[in-house]
Amino acid sequence: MFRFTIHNRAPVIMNYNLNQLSTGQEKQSTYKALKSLLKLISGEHKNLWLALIAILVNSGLLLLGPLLVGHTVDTYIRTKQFHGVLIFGGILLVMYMIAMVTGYTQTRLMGGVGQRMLYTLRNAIFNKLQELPVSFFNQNKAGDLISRVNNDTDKLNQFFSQSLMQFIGSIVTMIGAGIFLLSINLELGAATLAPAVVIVLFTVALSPWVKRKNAKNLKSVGGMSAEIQESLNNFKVIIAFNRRDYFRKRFNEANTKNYKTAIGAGLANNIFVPVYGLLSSIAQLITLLFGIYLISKGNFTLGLLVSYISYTTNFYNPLRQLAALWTSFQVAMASWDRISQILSLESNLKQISLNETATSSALMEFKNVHFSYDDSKEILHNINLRFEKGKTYALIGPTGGGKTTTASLISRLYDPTKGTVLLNGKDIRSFSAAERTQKIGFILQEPFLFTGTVKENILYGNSQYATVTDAELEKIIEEANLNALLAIFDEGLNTQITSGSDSISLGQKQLIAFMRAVLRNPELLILDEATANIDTITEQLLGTILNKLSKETTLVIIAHRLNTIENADEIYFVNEGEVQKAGTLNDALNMLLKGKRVS
Ligand SMILES: Nc1ncnc2c1ncn2[C@@H]1O[C@H](COP(=O)(O)OP(=O)(O)OP(=O)(O)O)[C@@H](O)[C@H]1O
Repeated sequence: MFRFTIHNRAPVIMNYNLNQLSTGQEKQSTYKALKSLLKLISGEHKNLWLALIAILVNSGLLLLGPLLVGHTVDTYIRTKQFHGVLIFGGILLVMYMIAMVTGYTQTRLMGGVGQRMLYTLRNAIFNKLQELPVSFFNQNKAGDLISRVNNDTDKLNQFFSQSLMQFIGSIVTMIGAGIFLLSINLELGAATLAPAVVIVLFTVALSPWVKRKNAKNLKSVGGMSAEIQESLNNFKVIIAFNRRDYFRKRFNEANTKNYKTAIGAGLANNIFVPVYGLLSSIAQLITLLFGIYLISKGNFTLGLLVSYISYTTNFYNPLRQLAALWTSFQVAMASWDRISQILSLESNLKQISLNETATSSALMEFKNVHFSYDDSKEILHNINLRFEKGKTYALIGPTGGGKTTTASLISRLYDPTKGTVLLNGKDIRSFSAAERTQKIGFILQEPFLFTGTVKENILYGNSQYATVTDAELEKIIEEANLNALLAIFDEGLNTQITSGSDSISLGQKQLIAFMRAVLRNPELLILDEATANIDTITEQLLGTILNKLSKETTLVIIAHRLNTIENADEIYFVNEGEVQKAGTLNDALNMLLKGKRVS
């Protein structure tokens, strides 16, 4: 298992890398995997029972057929009573028609079960992805995750909707045929079934290898999907730097890997079919020769041999089908392993109940905070900070010094590896996500907008104004002094935005993120290089808006341009993971000039 514990005081660094976790998880037993998988269809009792009854009736009817044929041969054909043959022919026809209806019924029922399972599963994974912390997304590629949500769930669906009942049907038919074979003649039955024992041993021995080959292939599909996603996300840089060849090469490598693993999986998946086929044919040969021998000795009848050969076919044909079904089962199990890896993850940023009384009068306080993104390097070392209500703080420092990391800890995108962050005097971990995001607003360096209108984007996650009309919102915007910003958009609140497209500029995106954050009226507002792409006039306008914010609002401004922080009450210099008070703007400038920069 992967490392995961929530300690009250010392959260550990989480390993969320799914491709690293997989090595430890591959050993999950098929039985355990199957048990957890069946929980997904636990609400489908009625349909499963109906499908099971349909398949039992279907198999029962198919099993009865050879017995009737044998009886007809011995009783009517040998005595030339052809009216009996016609009657039994009619009975058989009706039986086969009922078998067709039951076959169709189970296919329909299981198709529905499979699709509903797929639906539930995709929702479950997507909801889990929404719960997981930033570290998870830092450590995994989006393309691989998309492949798990789409491709792996589909493999499971294929097994459930197409193969599961066929699987059960084949087993039922085989058991029935096996019983008939042994009860008609024990010796002949044992000889006929001997090759099946070899098949079972062969299957048990090879299944883990087949599953491993399929797991490797699914992993490479995820890797290829990650390559596609990365090049699509960065197509402008690729074109600008003429790196097409480099990405072509990378994609080709991923594609080659996928090709090789697909061939490996295909080989493994097809190994059962010819072996099952050969052993089935050997079994039929044994039946025929041994049966003729028994007839010659007078211990068997021709009718019984006809029935017997039919039962041998009834036993070995489903066994042949099982070869393909077993492969589909192994693929489904490998997919399920990859899906359950995501479902079994827990966020390390859960709310914890501490029942503490406030231990600080500051709005936000860092007490001996240390932080690392991973095991390799500590990024923040023993930080002590206090942010009082209504004051403005600036974080300045060289690139890579730790400003954004400090801001991320303020808004609990991560927990400290050591030490405590206090909000309103209490451990920040004791607040629910809703309480915390209500209190703390964060304008990111690279604002993200969703596909929709400006209105939808500025009201994103704002339950207070969720139902306001355009006119009401315009009034609210005016009261918050944001109307000059809205005026920049040609169609105002209804200006259409497409996520990831260039329909609006980076500066305009920052303005929307700014309006989004201000309208939430947070107690603490963090601006991480939030005006870096905005012209000087608009930047001054933002300054005025910030000055007019409630006297209670605390501002934390991260900026490289010092003119944006001239009104700060306190300036902190963040360098090489250490934070110190910088004093006046001039002192800050000197520190910046002298400060050690990242090389
Ligand atoms: N997700 C991450 N995983 C691992 N290391 C990271 C991650 N994000 C930042 N770092 C590292 O943490 C250090 C501090 O980065 P941070 O982004 O906090 O600096 P910064 O002062 O905000 O820089 P800038 O002015 O360029 O925004 C850097 O060495 C950076 O490489």
